[in-house]
Amino acid sequence: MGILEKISEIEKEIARTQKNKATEYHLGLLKAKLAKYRAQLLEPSKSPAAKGEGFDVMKSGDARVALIGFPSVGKSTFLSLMTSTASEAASYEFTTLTCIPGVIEYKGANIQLLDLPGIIEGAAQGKGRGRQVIAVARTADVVIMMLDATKGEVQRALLEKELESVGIRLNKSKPNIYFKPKKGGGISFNSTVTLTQCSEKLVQLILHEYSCHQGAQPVWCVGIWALTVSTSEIFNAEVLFREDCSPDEFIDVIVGNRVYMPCLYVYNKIDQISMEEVDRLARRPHSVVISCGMKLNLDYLLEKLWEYLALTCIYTKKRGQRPDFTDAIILRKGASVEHVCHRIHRSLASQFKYALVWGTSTKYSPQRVGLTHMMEHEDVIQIVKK
Ligand SMILES: Nc1nc2c(ncn2[C@@H]2O[C@H](COP(=O)(O)OP(=O)(O)OP(=O)(O)O)[C@@H](O)[C@H]2O)c(=O)[nH]1
Ligand SMILES: [K+]
Ligand SMILES: [Mg+2]
Repeated sequence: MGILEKISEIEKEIARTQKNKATEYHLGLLKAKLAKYRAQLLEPSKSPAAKGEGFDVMKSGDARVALIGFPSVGKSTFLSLMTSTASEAASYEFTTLTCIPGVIEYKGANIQLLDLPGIIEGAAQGKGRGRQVIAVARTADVVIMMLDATKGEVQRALLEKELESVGIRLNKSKPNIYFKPKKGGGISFNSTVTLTQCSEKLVQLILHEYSCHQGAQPVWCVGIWALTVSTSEIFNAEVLFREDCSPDEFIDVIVGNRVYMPCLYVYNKIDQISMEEVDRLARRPHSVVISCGMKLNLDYLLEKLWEYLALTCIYTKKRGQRPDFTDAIILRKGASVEHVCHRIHRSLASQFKYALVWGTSTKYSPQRVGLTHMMEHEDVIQIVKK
């Protein structure tokens, strides 16, 4: 049986198994199996299209946004509208066949926007250019899932499933579980909260299910390489739940190559639907309604995009002078003083003595900090050289 058939067998079994206390172990095992086979789908194979390599587009600017959607939902129209790049738009499907980058300039940041070919059901398994598109999506900071407001809700669910099946988790944070495979000592299981979806027994079953099949496939995907090499079986590991996670979330942690991605659902072509329908879509979580054709609500979409990118703006200040609020240094979340130095000048970090920081990242304002100090949005920094 091929992997796809195995996957569909398991999916069918999960669908026909009723979810209750008596079946939770069985379901947990099925899900562990499913995750394993899906991981195999990501394995490199011979043909370039199946390799899961993205289109060759250089990362540039302060952040990257990927446009994902079915054909003809208006992705290229959107790119042409928001950037100075023109991407061909037409009323037939698969107009766009490659990745076309443009730049949105907003609040002093350069945001790289990627127009991509439309994807369809089965994309994750290599249909169309699905794998390449999804590989690009994995490299983005935010995904815009563009939907045709006239087409109902099926597109959204199908696309979510495609992305989900290759380990992209939309608008979810990384499960708060500590997991470390060990050389010996069995499985030590602990939790700091009451667990309602997982138990020690289920966790053990899932770990054993993973380990049993690894011998045959030394490499499934990048994230699990270390696991397969360092421990031929996961009969020894330290597991600590700090959150009431589901079996699926636990599986995500042991598989380890998941991408946790903010996603904005953008319903385009609202010029074609009723006000009531527009109102209903606009109220859905993480959703924005627009019309590229009539240029409706695009400013609001930019505001939302900015919020989802959650970039960190840092202002610099010279000794004895006011901060320069006109020219922010824009960094990704989790940037340190060292990142700020690199942005100002290549050699600055090597001449760095200390920095003074004003803002929410410090206890006192100003506070003297070192290179590893983590910056927060709208901090002001003054760097003192040796
Ligand atoms: N009514 C209406 N039509 C739109 C809107 N935005 C785009 N279109 C039309 O939708 C069609 C498809 O637009 P494209 O931008 O080519 O769509 P795409 O998603 O890039 O399509 P592919 O590259 O084929 O995947 C074109 O005929 C556009 O003119 C809109 O807001 N309203
Ligand atoms: K099109
Ligand atoms: Mg297009």
